[in-house]
Amino acid sequence: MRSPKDFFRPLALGAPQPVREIPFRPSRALHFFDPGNPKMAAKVPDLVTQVDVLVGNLEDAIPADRKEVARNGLVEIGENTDFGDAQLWTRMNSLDSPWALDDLLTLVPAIGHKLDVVIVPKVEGAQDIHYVDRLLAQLEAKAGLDRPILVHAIVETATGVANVEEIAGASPRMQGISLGPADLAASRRMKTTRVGGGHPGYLVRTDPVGEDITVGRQTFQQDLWHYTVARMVDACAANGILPYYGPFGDIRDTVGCEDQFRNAFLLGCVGAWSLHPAQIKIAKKVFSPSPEDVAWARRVIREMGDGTGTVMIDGKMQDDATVKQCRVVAELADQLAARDPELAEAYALAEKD
Ligand SMILES: CC(C)(COP(=O)(O)OP(=O)(O)OC[C@H]1O[C@@H](n2cnc3c(N)ncnc32)[C@H](O)[C@@H]1OP(=O)(O)O)[C@@H](O)C(=O)NCCC(=O)NCCSC(=O)C[C@H](O)C(=O)O
Ligand SMILES: [Mg+2]
Repeated sequence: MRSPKDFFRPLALGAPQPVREIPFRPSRALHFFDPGNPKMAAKVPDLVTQVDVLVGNLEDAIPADRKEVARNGLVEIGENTDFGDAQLWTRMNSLDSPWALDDLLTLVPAIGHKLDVVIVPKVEGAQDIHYVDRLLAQLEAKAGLDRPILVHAIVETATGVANVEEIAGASPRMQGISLGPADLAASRRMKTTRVGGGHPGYLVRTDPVGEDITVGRQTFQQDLWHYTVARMVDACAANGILPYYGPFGDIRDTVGCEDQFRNAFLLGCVGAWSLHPAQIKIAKKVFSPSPEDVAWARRVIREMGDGTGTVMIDGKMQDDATVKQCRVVAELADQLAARDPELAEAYALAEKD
């Protein structure tokens, strides 16, 4: 661990100054695409107007014999696309793979000035972040970049979950953490065989109502990811970085996807991955507070004045702690509305009702 005095020093001579605070930029949908797939690449100019973040995926889902095509495709897209307000991220290959080094050695010199964040998969501890941190600093210095590329970790092994706090605080570059439920399930020897979402077998059942234990008992499916998401959210909040739910693999089940995303939103996550264009609007909807909630939050803030004491609004007690929760919602709404005119209008309309 670096001493607190050295934490914000560049890790290579000539590398840009590390950031002291992670800028909040809307990142409701982290949209994954294969930059070497011509059909997906052709959709990029349209996608930049729809998503907050485009993630050029180089890791899982890209076959071994197409890794270079994907990497070169991302360079081409980075060079030739005007991203406007959208961000360009990449998910590099895992650090133990034969492709990871070439991913960074190629991308940083070529499109480092366009790349906002590098997602590092299968992060197991602070040592993985430290490795990427130093290498990025060296490459940024060599490329003459004037701002640091940030780092996002995927927590998707049991060891990664056990070390999530140290990962979150490993570097000033740490922008956020995503849950990787599919790899995590495998690492934990879970028996789920799917990419995120729930499982009908993971449930609780009400008590028996009579002699026959098989009748009259309701079951309620439980959230397999609650514990991990909650740990990840706490680790991120404690370190001033942002938590994300990861992928929901059943593209057809837009309803289940919305529920899973909403659980994450309510627990503190700021976004989720979209794997297919159909999931973009789900993520944008879920990770934007509803106009009704925003109107309520603004009302509580207004009526609480200096924020101290208590007031009753519609029979509900408000105090310091509720006004702080309402500020979270209202500030998020302001930040999203600044980038999304439709949302700004919906929030303004709800205020008038
Ligand atoms: C899931 C898919 C393989 C489905 O693709 P496809 O069968 O082609 O779907 P459609 O026919 O419905 O597609 C309609 C058109 O849309 C284009 N398309 C599809 N997906 C995308 C996309 N993500 N971005 C841009 N464009 C997309 C298709 O090409 C069709 O185009 P056209 O024919 O011209 O109309 C596919 O969606 C896909 O590969 N998605 C990404 C998958 C991915 O990135 N997976 C990795 C992330 S999840 C993970 O890694 C697990 C995690 O790490 C963990 O451990 O939990
Ligand atoms: Mg994974």
